[in-house]
Amino acid sequence: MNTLIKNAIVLLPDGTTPVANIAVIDDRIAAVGDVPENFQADKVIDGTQHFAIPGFVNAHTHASMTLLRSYADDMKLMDWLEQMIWPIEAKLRSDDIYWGAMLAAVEMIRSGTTAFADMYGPDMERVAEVVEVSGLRGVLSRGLIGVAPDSDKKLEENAALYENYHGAAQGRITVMFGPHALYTCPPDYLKKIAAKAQALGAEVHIHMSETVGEIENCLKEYGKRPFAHVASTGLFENGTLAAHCVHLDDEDIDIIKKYQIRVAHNPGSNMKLASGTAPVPRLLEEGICVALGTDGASSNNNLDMLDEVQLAALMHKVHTLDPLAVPALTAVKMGTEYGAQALSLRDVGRLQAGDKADIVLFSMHGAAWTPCYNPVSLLAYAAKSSSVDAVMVDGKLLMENGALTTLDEEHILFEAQKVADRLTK
Ligand SMILES: CSC[C@H]1O[C@@H](n2cnc3c(O)ncnc32)[C@H](O)[C@@H]1O
Ligand SMILES: [Zn+2]
Repeated sequence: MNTLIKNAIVLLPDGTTPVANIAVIDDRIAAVGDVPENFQADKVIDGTQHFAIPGFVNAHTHASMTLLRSYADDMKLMDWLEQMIWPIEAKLRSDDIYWGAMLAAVEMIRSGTTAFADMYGPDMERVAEVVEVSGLRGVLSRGLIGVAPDSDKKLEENAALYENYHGAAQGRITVMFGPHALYTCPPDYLKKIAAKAQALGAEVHIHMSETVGEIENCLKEYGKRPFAHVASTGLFENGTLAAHCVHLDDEDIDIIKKYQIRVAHNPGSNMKLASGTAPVPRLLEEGICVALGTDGASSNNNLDMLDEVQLAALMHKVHTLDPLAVPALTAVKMGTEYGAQALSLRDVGRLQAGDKADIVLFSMHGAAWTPCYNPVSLLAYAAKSSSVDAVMVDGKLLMENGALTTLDEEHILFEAQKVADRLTK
């Protein structure tokens, strides 16, 4: 299938925004700008008064937690997890994971996300089904909690997920290992995960250094800060996506650089759980890959990546009193290009010939986009994700003219509400 997007304002990798055409052949961008004269389009999309950007990459979420949106708010992380979230998660069934992830897929596509890194469980196969039918790209990890009696079984489930799904859905699904955090995974368990991941060549997705309490308890229990402690188990050897990374010192940053750990910054969740402000400007200065994530919809409380771009652009300015702390283009790149890097998605995250055709079109018709001196600035500071008009992944339209093409939205809302009613009755 060949698609031609005509006359859009296009965000190029160098940050410029010319009016250009985008030619797509099958799953890849064939050309941006000069489209070959002999290019035959099966479909032409009028991109006039639209801003074309690479799809957002949600670098850290728990998709099925959409079911717990507004269930537990205004609490600190450990109270929220221990008193509210873990007890209700213990009631989740396989179908619940499915409908929660379906609800997440609706929300993600509608707000311009084309890829997401998910850590959850059990039954991540059900999330893989959702990736398959929705057309999204998913990097899936089975969440691993080592203090549970079935921790070895969970590790085997993560290995089976890798063996059965890594590269599935025409390559749109990839799999990582998902140790939840150092405070739920004792060192021997982290070592086992490291060995298994190494044997399979898999990467790791973990929560790191999220709260002051995590650092203090780690120092008390192991005599080391979280990054030094986890590094000593070998977990970082094979490639790591580390969510949060809020409380870091120089030694932590050296370890992040040494292992080329990619950071998923979650500004909305960090603010709502009152966890703190990650040192993002410093991490960027040090050349570390910093992506953006929403975290789950129970700590955010949505999966809208444009919110995270806007929060990242704003919160570091007020925290450092420096208006250049995270400029608009950097925030947009954190939500797109750097997200793709963080998830090890090859040829994703930039609008350039040869890359995957994961493209989002924002309608620029409306007050928030008028007048337009600078489309990147409008995106980072003014736009709403309700102006997303079209979403393409691997050259296939998942949303066109504001309508979802792969999912039955009303049915999904109905089923998700039914699950929530059962969980809370
Ligand atoms: C074992 S599956 C993943 C596990 O993580 C929980 N979770 C959601 N948000 C956070 C967060 O910000 N920090 C730590 N853990 C979090 C989720 O509820 C699942 O139990
Ligand atoms: Zn999380």
